[in-house]
Amino acid sequence: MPNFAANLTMMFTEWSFLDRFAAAADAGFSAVEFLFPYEHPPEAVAAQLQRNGLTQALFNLPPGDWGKGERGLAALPSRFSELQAGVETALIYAEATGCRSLHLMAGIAEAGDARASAAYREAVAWTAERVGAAGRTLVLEPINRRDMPGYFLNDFALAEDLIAALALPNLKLQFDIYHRAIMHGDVTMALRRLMPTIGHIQIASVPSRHEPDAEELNYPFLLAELDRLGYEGFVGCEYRPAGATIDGLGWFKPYRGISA
Ligand SMILES: O=C(O)[C@@H](O)C(=O)CO
Ligand SMILES: [Mg+2]
Repeated sequence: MPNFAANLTMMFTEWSFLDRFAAAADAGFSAVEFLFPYEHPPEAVAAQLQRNGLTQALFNLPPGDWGKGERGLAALPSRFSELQAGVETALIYAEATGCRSLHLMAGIAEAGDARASAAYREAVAWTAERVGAAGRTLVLEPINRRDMPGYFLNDFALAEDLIAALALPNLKLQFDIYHRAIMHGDVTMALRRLMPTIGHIQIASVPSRHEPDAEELNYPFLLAELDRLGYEGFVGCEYRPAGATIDGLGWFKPYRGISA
């Protein structure tokens, strides 16, 4: 059975951030993920996890100034020292929360730009080694440019090639099925081919990014396929509920209480 993680950036937003942990646990989740914890002290986040018996599956390294439209620093050559400082901050949160996987966002840059490509490769290698020394996995997530215009890592092949070229044991792919379907389709075959390099998976309906029980994709089939492929990582529920979060959890009922 998949190990689902409620995404607290998108789900349970009827509650304040720190109250979303209890809401997710009450709904039957045993793990959570979110984009960023940095507005809250690490101890406050850790206390919510502990109080509610939750595992922290994933969060993102600091992305630069999100409010000003920044979406990561890795492909921005002039921001490398800021990225390095952000990694140290993230590791403090990872230690406090016991989180094993961190997502490094690439940033807004042209995929064909040689300087951006070189900066990205260097930043990924440095960050993977740094978080690896702290016992953590680094994941890279291709993101579709309809949701994130101008995003550097907008193609699965780019991520696959870099992960293969660097060949670092703790550098993995974050396979967001929603982005994959929008960018390339062929979801099942990609899961089968890429399974050895996948470190984290996320789900949502396509194209609306709602609950995974409507629209284009057959999630009962895809989730069973993850079991058939022996996937043991987390499946992040990174969707915006179509209505109230709790009202949309019908899809989760068959899994509730049996996902580890
Ligand atoms: O898919 C997404 O958007 C997220 O997983 C993320 O990390 C950046 O927004
Ligand atoms: Mg995602």
